[in-house]
Amino acid sequence: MHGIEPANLHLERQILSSTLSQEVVCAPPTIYLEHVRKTLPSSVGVAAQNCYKVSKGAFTGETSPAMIKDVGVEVAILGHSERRNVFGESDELIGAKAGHALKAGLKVILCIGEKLEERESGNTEEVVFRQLKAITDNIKPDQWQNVVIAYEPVWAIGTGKTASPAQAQEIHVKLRKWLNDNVSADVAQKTRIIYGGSVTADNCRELAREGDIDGFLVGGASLKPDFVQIVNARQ
Ligand SMILES: O=C(CO)COP(=O)(O)O
Repeated sequence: MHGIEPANLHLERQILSSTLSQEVVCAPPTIYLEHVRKTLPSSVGVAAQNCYKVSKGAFTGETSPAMIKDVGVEVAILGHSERRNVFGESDELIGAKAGHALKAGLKVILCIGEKLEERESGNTEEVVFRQLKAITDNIKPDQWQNVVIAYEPVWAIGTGKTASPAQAQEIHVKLRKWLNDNVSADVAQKTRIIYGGSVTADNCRELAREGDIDGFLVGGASLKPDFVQIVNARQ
């Protein structure tokens, strides 16, 4: 539930006055989606932080992909670690949400990542492959162009502990190999795998140098003027 803070006014001016070299997508809380879509130029994408798995029905409090599209928004983040770990969303539910969002015409940023105890007990691969499988089972071959995978180790989100570039690259390579072996070589090669978890202006360049890190999912640092440096990490 990241808020919109005063620092963002400064950020907005910087982003709007610079020529964007990368795709930038802003994901405000649901209640601000329409305002943000109307305020930002079309060169900046807007994403919902979550959406539900069906188009209509008695699901008080939920937002369907159709409603998100109604306000001109074209992307949804699904499976964020807080959805999984605070709100108890299962792999199965996240897979169903991904399948429905894609069918409804949204692009999706699908988050996966292990908890600290899972990493420490040597289960990182098992966890992220299981999460990835639950998602990929719901994606049709022609929908992959609308999918971005976000690897976000839970222990690195909002903690100030970033995965080292080598740690992140190692998992990204494994995820790509999994896609190669279980989906297709084409999907493995073309799907963007972005990294999230305490990305800052200080560590973004080093992370961006890794060959399999195709972008970032940024929380705290996106609320600061430094965010512009993260957008330009590859330059
Ligand atoms: O996933 C994230 C935000 O939702 C990452 O957050 P931080 O960049 O603050 O670690």
